[in-house]
Amino acid sequence: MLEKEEINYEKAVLVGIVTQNQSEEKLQEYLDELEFLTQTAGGEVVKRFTQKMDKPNPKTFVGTGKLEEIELYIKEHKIDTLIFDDELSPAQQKNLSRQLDCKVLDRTNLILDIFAQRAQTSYARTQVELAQFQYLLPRLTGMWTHLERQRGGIGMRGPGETEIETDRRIVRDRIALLKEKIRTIDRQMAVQRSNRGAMVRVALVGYTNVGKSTLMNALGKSEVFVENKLFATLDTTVRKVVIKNLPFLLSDTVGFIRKLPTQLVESFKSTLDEVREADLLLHVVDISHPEFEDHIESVNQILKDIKSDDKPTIMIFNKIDAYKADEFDEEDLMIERTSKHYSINEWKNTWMSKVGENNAVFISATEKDNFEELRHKVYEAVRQIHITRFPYNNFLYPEYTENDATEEQ
Ligand SMILES: Nc1nc2c(ncn2[C@@H]2O[C@H](COP(=O)(O)OP(=O)(O)OP(=O)(O)O)[C@@H](O)[C@H]2O)c(=O)[nH]1
Ligand SMILES: [Mg+2]
Repeated sequence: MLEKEEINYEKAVLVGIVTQNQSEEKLQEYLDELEFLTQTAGGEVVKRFTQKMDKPNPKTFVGTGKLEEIELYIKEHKIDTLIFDDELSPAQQKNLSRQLDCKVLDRTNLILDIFAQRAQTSYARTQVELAQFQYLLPRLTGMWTHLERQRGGIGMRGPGETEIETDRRIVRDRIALLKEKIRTIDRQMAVQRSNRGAMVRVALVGYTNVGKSTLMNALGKSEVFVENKLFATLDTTVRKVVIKNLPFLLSDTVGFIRKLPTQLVESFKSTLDEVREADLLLHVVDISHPEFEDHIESVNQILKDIKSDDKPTIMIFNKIDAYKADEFDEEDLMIERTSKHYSINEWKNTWMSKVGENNAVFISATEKDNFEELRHKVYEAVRQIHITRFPYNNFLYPEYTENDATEEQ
């Protein structure tokens, strides 16, 4: 739409709440992630405000006292941006913007902003633009009043209702237009996909920043943009990969994240079609991340949402080179041994018994550790799919043997 919001090197303050279903610890994890998102968008976090409450205040999200505290801090430290971890309702956003002398964003805003910065192709840009407009539509009133106030309009009056209505109509028209544009591209992409013929289709899925593109590069010998930032990849890349004369298509897609804005899931529908139409999923996990099990759950939830949770899946636990267990002191009776103290081997046992030995593999994509095992497992899974589809082809693809593993490609 609308240019991406410039929030480069802005001083930002984060706000989150502790509730019955969100513990203090969970909140800090979410805020860590929000801070990473803020950095990715080009901001610098200087403070976090948290509050315990049963449920968010419907008018201002946080309570009155907390809001005053935040207001004071913003004034004193010349803060540019206030970022809430949860999605604000249009009313909350309106009230907060009125009261505070800085930009008020929420997690959805921030993710949309990063997507806008990163969208490379016209298709990705169209998808992001659609998501932005859908986010904007119910918030128009508040934004206009806010603009009026900044322009120094009389009192706090917004534009007349008619003006807001006209504006809504413009936005709605634009949304319809973008949807049409996306539908056209979707049709083209569906045709392209159907032209790919009979090759087995494999999709890399996983939380953002886990190493999907790195793995794509390592397996497919291609160059896909890799970066230690969130959402490095927005567009789907598809490569033909051959493991021991067995060819298949491998696609790299947008990473998932907790509290992924629904508008985004919807507008990235066709990017996710690649996942939906895949025969096999490679679910990549960053095992060096302290919350990797949470990430697995979020990814599984999104897979469920897009009805792709019943596909054959290999869990790829990546970054074993960076994995560090918490130290455990046997002598210390106060500390109970938990999964935080697990060695990689214990994780292996846990997950292999959970999903089956053939469906989990522990690797390092950068160090290429255990790549042989990875290739083997992917080969077998692809071969299985291939021979159920083309039984007469069975003899073409013998079982994987290690000795001639290096001659492929
Ligand atoms: N230590 C370590 N770092 C890794 C490994 N694999 C990937 N990385 C790093 O993790 C970061 C993210 O890698 P990407 O490949 O961009 O991750 P992605 O899953 O494609 O991320 P998005 O596209 O943002 O969803 C980069 O800095 C990589 O260098 C690994 O095996 N070990
Ligand atoms: Mg990527």
